[in-house]
This record gives sequence, structure tokens and C-alpha cells, in this order.
Amino acid sequence: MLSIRQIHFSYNEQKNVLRGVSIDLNPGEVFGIVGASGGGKSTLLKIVAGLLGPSKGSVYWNEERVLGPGERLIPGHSEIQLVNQDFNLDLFHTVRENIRVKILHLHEKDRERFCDELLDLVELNEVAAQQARYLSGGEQQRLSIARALALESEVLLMDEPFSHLDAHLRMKIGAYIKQLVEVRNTLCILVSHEGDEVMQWCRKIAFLSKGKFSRIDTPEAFYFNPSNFDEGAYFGELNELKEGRSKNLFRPCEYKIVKKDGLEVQFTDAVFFGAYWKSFFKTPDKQTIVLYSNKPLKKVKRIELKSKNTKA
Ligand SMILES: Nc1ncnc2c1ncn2[C@@H]1O[C@H](COP(=O)(O)OP(=O)(O)OP(=O)(O)O)[C@@H](O)[C@H]1O
Repeated sequence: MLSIRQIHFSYNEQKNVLRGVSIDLNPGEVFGIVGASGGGKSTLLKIVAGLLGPSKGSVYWNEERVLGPGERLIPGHSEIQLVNQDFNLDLFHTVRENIRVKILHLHEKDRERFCDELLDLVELNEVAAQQARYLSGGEQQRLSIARALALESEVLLMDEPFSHLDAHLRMKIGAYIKQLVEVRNTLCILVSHEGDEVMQWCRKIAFLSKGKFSRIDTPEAFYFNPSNFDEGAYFGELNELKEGRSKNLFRPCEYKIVKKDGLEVQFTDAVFFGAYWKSFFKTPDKQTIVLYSNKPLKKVKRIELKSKNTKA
């Protein structure tokens, strides 16, 4: 179990970045962490990896404390690996050597086989003999993911691991990691700005706000029952309809077209997004709402909201 206990941290005296972050995570899943930019997500992963020492609190992997930079020559825990934007590649070594050096725990024959599997996964076979310094940004990111996977550590911390990758590679590598974590019963923590990416791969997600986890919940609960607009908007488009002193939060799919009663709406525009259309409407008091459908909703005059997510 990964046990993060009451972590406090500040880079300087003006601001406490983390103010008591705690959670226990069991292996066998990909766990997501989301939250506002600058909220401390990367800082927390660096503390879990041992690259930063917390001002208060501790991190344990299977009851063994993770040692920080002031406590150990090579800080961290041998079973915890971090993939972040500092790709940490051996720039003057080839792509294949960069991966192979991380698979020293396997026999020679298995080493080459595993190296080929990872090159296939991140689609770097064609540049395997090239020095890492000549790779593009996206290729370097793929190589850093392959290196982290090569180590076969029990805990994989991934900070925006797919930021430079196209949709096909995000899907392929994400699916590989999810399966790996389940089959090997390891743990992956995924930090991402992309709410849909986190929902896709994680069974549980924590929302980091004001230096603490304000909510730990399932993707479905975050999506359909957000605590507030900011939290909900993180996971996808969200309508906020003000009615008197309360606000109704509903997703663009949470509606029914009706002939009478319901909410009066006036169609203003529609935009094609491939799998669906977005139709824009104004309410009588000039609030804008957006609805998704498989064709433009030009003739719609009234809708009934299916969401009951009203906030005071
Ligand atoms: N080395 C540093 N020295 C001083 N302040 C820092 C340092 N690194 C980060 N910070 C500050 O700490 C806060 C948290 O940064 P962090 O990178 O952990 O946030 P984040 O949630 O990962 O943000 P983002 O989602 O934008 O990547 C920010 O206000 C940032 O400016």
C-alpha cells in the first residue's frame, strides 16, 4: 500500500502549496489526481518520488518510508518511478540503449524481447539506433515512458505523461498501462490536465484544491454530480443555469426535448464535432446553454433538464 500521510510543503514562506494531503492507495489500479493549475499536483508527485522532502508528514510504500533528498544519496524508493516533463534521457545514447539500461534485472534474451515490446508500444522502432538527443519532443516523451515501464517498478507516478502525444498513442499507451497495473498488481498515479483522460483510465480520482484533497470519488460521480462549477468544468463541458439564488449544473447530454412546460430556449447556433453536434441556445433571461445531439437542434423550443444537480 502507498500511504501518503499528512503532507505539508512550501517552496518559500509566502505560500503553503500542500497543507495536509493524506491518502492510502492499494495496488491494482490507476489513480487520478486533478486540480487547478499551480495547485501542487507535480509537487506532490515529486514528494512521493522522494525528489522533494515534505516540511511535515511522510510517504510510505509497504510500510517503508520514502527518503527525501536530505536523507539519502539517491533519494526516493527503488520501487517508485516518476515520469514527468524532465525526460531525464541519456541524450548521447541510442534509443535502444536508453531502454536497455533500465532492464538490467532481466536475462539477456528476455531483455531484448522486452526492449522490442516497449519500442513497439511507443512506436520508436524506426529510430531505435538514433541518439536520443536527435528525437523530437514527443519522441523524447515516448522514450521516457518506455524507460519508466522498463524498470517494472511497483509504483509508477505519471505527471502529464501524454502531453506531447497524439490521440492514437495516448489511447494505446494508456490502455497498456491500465492492463499492466491490473495484471502485475502494481499502482499508477496519473496527473493530467485532461479530465476525460483521467476519467478514462482511473477508477478513483482525487481533486486537489487549496493544498488538500477536497474530494476523492469515481469518475461518474465527478462528472454527473460536481460539487461546484470549477470542479465539474474540469471533467468536460458543463452548463450553469442561474435560477434565483440557486444554480443548476447540468451536462450538455442531460436534457429531454419537450413540447410544453420545461425550460424555454431559443436556438442560436450549431457546430459539428464529428461524433456529435453542439447546439447553442439562449434562455429568456439571456443565459447561454449548450446541448449535444446527433444533429443540430434548430427546431427545439423547450427542454426538460434531467440533472438534479442544484447548488445554493
Ligand atoms: N521550484 C519552485 N520554486 C518555487 N515555487 C515553485 C517551484 N515549483 C513550483 N512552485 C510553485 O508551487 C505551486 C505548485 O506548483 P506545481 O507545479 O506543483 O502545481 P501543479 O498543480 O502541478 O500545476 P500545473 O497543473 O500547472 O502543472 C505553484 O504556485 C508554483 O508556482
